[in-house]
Amino acid sequence: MSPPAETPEGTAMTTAVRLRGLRKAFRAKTVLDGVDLDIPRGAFTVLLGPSGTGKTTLLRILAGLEEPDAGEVLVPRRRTTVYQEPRLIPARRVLANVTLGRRRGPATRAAGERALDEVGLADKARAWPATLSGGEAQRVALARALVREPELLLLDEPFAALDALTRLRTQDLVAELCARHRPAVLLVTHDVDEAVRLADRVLILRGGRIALDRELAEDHPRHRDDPDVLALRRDLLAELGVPAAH
Ligand SMILES: Nc1ncnc2c1ncn2[C@@H]1O[C@H](COP(=O)(O)OP(=O)(O)OP(=O)(O)O)[C@@H](O)[C@H]1O
Repeated sequence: MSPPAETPEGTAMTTAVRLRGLRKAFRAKTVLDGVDLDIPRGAFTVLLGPSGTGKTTLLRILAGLEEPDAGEVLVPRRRTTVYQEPRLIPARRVLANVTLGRRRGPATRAAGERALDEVGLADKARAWPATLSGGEAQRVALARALVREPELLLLDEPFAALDALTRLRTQDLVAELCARHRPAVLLVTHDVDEAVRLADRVLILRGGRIALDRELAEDHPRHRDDPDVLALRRDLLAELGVPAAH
């Protein structure tokens, strides 16, 4: 499988991701049918869409795990994914999980400790994954992503398995970390409230294409009872085919 083309580093280029005419079919089923998309550096973009519309397929193409049938894909070299499940290695301590695959040494160790500190888990460096709560394990997965200093952070429903309170706290943490580190973010979710809370921009994927593309005001996380947020929420639910009463 050939990897996607990479955005040149250290240039003034403001685009992190560029997709043109992206197509992907599985046997007779066309999933992506000519997706065009630019994601600027530092933008927090949320991708919504009904189940089975190809959101994960799009993310996997950006990660380089799936090859498109046609189209142009340009992504930064430093990109990493956080999934719904933390995917930690049980036989490695927390710090070793964070620095997994990095060259060993004091600089890597310090970077790992810094990342753990940023997610509020400095005291868990020597803990085993099995001793962590679900929310803590997901914060370790975030630290592992951060330590790679990604220019593109791909988030595949990273809050979906968390309880309601932990989900809100982890969303706030991700918003704060992304505001500080400024990667381009593509977050895939089913949750409209999560989208309006976190996004600079919301996309809906439907019928193999970007069916809706809306930019939001700068300030986030946002309050769900703000009139602009309520209006956007209504529009998104309507576009997703959910009746107005929800
Ligand atoms: N490797 C594969 N082989 C065959 N079909 C696949 C493969 N990967 C995905 N598909 C199909 O492509 C379609 C899109 O799948 P994808 O997982 O990208 O959707 P999604 O929007 O992320 O769905 P969900 O919201 O339910 O996670 C589905 O019909 C799925 O069954």
